[in-house]
Amino acid sequence: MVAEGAHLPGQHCSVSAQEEQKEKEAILGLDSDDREFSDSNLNPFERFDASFIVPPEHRPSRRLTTRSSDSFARHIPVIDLASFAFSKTYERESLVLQVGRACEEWGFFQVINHGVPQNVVQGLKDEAKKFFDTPRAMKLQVKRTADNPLGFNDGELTKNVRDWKEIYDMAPGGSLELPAKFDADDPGSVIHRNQWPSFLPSLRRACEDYMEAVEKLAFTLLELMVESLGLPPCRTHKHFESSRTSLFRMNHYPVCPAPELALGVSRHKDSVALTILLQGDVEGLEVKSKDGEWIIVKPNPDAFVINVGDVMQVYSNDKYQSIEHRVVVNKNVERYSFPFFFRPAHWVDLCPIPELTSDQCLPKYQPFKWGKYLRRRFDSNYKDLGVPNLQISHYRVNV
Ligand SMILES: O=C(O)CCC(=O)C(=O)O
Ligand SMILES: [Fe+2]
Repeated sequence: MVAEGAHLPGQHCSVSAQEEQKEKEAILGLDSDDREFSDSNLNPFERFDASFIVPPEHRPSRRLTTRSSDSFARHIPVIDLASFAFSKTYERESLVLQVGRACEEWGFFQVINHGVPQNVVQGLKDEAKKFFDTPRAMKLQVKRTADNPLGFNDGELTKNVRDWKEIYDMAPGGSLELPAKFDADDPGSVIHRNQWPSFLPSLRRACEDYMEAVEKLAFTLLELMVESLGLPPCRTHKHFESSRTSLFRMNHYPVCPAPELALGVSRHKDSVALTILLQGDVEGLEVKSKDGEWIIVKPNPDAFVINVGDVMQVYSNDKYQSIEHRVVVNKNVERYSFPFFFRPAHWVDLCPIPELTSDQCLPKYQPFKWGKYLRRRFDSNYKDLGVPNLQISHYRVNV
């Protein structure tokens, strides 16, 4: 089975790999000494490096996105969650309908009056800026490693190309339990713990307050989505009760000297039930529309951007789709964003929810162990495994 849409540097015949590398170096005017730069301890964003260049067919095109951005901004549904708190039956029903329609038609929507306090949001933004403004040598004290996917990283790959971003990953609740290995017959699991920087003690409190508030919102949204599929709102709760594999990420996209060649995050779908994204006020997030055009999601400072992820796609047996998106960078202004990736426990056998399937509507996925899938995804973010990234389409059955 073949994963969808993946770029395969390093896996193909060496002649084309060399040609591709030469083409990248020619674009940049690099010589072989320059190539050593990305391995050094210097800030990788001080000078553009060939490892950031995305294949020509996936480079951003401002012309297309600008043309459509206004119409898309108008159409991404904005859902007001204020009525959720009052829980009058007709208000809840209306909310559930709106969420269902947004998930089915867009896979993306925004929520306002979401209940996450403004001071918690501001506290997070302030601390994140302080963290990323710290010299790289200090940030490396909390570096993510091949053994611990939590912490600081400025070498993340998406679709095997290096992202123009630095990140800091942490688990709500303090730790993340994952299978030790991808191999199906290896039963071991491993617990990864958050790393906190001693040089910025105030960061921890700001992040923990934020994660606590946003996780509550995640449960609310999960309930609304599940109810919108015609199921009891708590139908999937046991998958999220404990050992959730959720992750909170702080993204910093520095200004980029060649935004037409690189991406902050290459095209991807989120391996989550749902993502809650705080976008800040600098645009950059682009969503692939149904007609294949990349269109920008205009920032709304009062809203969170919500998207359906792979888990919801499988639960719903494809009724709700995980939508491809990416992040463009720019020459003038740095950008921050804060996705909260809400995910089930690693031991969950993920499959379409049985009540949604029947003889007329057969399950479109075979069951698979969620944690094993995630283990492989984490590993491929960290290094080029030389194979296409694993996607949920791998588990699709022909119906
Ligand atoms: O920065 C953004 O707006 C989105 C980031 C994103 O899609 C991700 O980290 O998965
Ligand atoms: Fe994403």
